[in-house]
Amino acid sequence: MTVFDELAGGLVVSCQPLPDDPDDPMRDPYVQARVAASVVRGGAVAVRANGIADIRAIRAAVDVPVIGLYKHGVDGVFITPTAAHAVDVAAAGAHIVAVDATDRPRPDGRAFADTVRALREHTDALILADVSTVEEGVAAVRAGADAVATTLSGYTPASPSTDGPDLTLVARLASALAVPVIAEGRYRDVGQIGQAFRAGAHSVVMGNAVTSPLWITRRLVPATRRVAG
Ligand SMILES: CC(=O)N[C@H](C=O)[C@@H](O)[C@H](O)[C@H](O)COP(=O)(O)O
Repeated sequence: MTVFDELAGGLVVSCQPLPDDPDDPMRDPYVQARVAASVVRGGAVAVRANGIADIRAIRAAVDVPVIGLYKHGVDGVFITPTAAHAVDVAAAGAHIVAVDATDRPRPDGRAFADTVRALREHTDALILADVSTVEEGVAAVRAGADAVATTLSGYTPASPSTDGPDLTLVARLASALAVPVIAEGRYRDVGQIGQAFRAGAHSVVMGNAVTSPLWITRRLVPATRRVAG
């Protein structure tokens, strides 16, 4: 029995401000903690959160597992890019640490396996490998990841760029691996959640479609007669 068993068959909600808008008014640990409490009240089995302050605030506000990450920079490997970031995320209270496990150079020149080693040595946290291809998922599990997520499909040169989620990657990872496969990235509706579970997902993560009024409104406004400038 691991923390991942608590996520089985459930919806995980990613409670993060919009990464590409530094002025997102939701960029506030208190606000993100209230959002997290709301989604848990609605039935979310876990929460995904970025940054030390948000992880701490959310840990204090909810009693479900927290998947923590540390976004550093915007290009290349930016999700928990180094072992030091990963250990800080665990120290902030994350039960699971999400780490970029793509096949791209990391800012400190080290390997994903070094982050796995550091987390095992210094923390009890489980390790979620954020990947963009099947090959990366297989390599991440060989390096010691406890689970993999499709988070980075669509955001690396090696993966297809699509409007919707990468359900093919969910299916391919689920048949290649014995660890939980988490479906994440551009899930927007109930139908896509069902498709992910049928493809073999252990759980599904939804982010902006649930937790970002800014993102949701920006999608709706172009359909109105008075388009905001
Ligand atoms: C690529 C990247 O940086 N993904 C991040 C991962 O933590 C977040 O910015 C995403 O918003 C979230 O994971 C899921 O959100 P959505 O369900 O809106 O795709």
